[in-house]
Amino acid sequence: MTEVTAIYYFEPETGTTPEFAAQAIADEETTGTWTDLSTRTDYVERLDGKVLSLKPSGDGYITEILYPAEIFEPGNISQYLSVIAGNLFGLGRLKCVRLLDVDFPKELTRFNGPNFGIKGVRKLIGTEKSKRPHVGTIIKPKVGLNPKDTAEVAYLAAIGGVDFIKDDETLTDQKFCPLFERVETVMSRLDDAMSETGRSILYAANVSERADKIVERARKAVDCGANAVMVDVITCGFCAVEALAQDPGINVPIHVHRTMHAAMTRNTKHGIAMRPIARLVRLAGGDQLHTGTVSGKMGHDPKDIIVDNKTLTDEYFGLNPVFPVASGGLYPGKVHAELSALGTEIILQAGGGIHGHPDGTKYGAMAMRQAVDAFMEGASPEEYAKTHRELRLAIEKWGI
Ligand SMILES: O=C(O)[C@H](O)COP(=O)(O)O
Ligand SMILES: [Mg+2]
Repeated sequence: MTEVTAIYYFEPETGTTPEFAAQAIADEETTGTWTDLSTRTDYVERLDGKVLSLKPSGDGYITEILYPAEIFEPGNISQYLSVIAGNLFGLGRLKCVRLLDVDFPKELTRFNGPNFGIKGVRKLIGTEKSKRPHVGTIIKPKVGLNPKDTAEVAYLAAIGGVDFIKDDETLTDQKFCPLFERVETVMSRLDDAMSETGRSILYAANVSERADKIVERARKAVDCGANAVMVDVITCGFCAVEALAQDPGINVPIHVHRTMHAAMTRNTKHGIAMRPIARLVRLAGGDQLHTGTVSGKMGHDPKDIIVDNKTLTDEYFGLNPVFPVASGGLYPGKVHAELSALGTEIILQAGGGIHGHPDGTKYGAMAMRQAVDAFMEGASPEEYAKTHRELRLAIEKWGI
């Protein structure tokens, strides 16, 4: 394939034929507009968008649009998005339209991709051989704790057995918990946990910030000891992920949160599916990306998550695979369902499901790890809970 192809679901407005609507997308995003143009020269014609296919689907139609590769600026993800996911969403002749997937030719995928990816992150944690899923936690309450208490919660989660700790998406550098002080305090307590347990634990500090400052902020977080950084990709942009991944001073994994994504991904008839977002995060260089859970608190079709995760892990122009993250409403009793559906090449994260444990954070973390161990050993969580108190208490509180 040498050109870009994008697949859309759409429903035309009353009085608009599907053929017209599909062509309107192709025109708007390439050389056309709502009328013919006196400025159109012959040599522009090669850049016209084309409708490759159009077929009925549910209440609407699925169309595949070809965009000539030449209209894309290689390496500029913002510009890619302006074409494949630009003005078309507002076209009045369409009732709704959803970008389902996109395929780029090799010349437009010359990105470095994830520096660490699954393999690199597993190496840091020491799970290359065991291949067990990683367990992570989000410090809760998501905002409000001071650096000292944040560090204490991180320490307890770490000695309980988590591999990964992260800030929540709304915690950046507020007065009640200044970022660099938080990083230093958390890392100091994680050092304690690491020497006590002999395990490696990553802490991703949320460095989300304006475009011209995010790299500097991340560098400083790394200087303060952060051994991972986190960025909110939808609010900061794909280029923010890329800027972090490209910076030689930020030699730690990049955890990518997708807060606000549901404004685009949730309506199955309009917006942008998770798959193109996952592809772009991989190109941009995210090492870990939230793609959802099959049994958690966020509403989406579990079938989609399996495909989205494959987008992160299947061969893609030689780029490192991204570690998929299942997060949102998970607790020990749900681990079995998640791993059965999504496989073990995954990071399972629990905030409430760890810090809400009847005996507290340390025991919540132990319960999550026990649930993972049960799965890896082929035991049911109920069976394992008979000999593992922490898991039993979690199941008594939240069920399966
Ligand atoms: O950012 C996340 O993924 C959420 O904060 C998860 O929190 P929860 O496990 O308490 O739902
Ligand atoms: Mg969160």
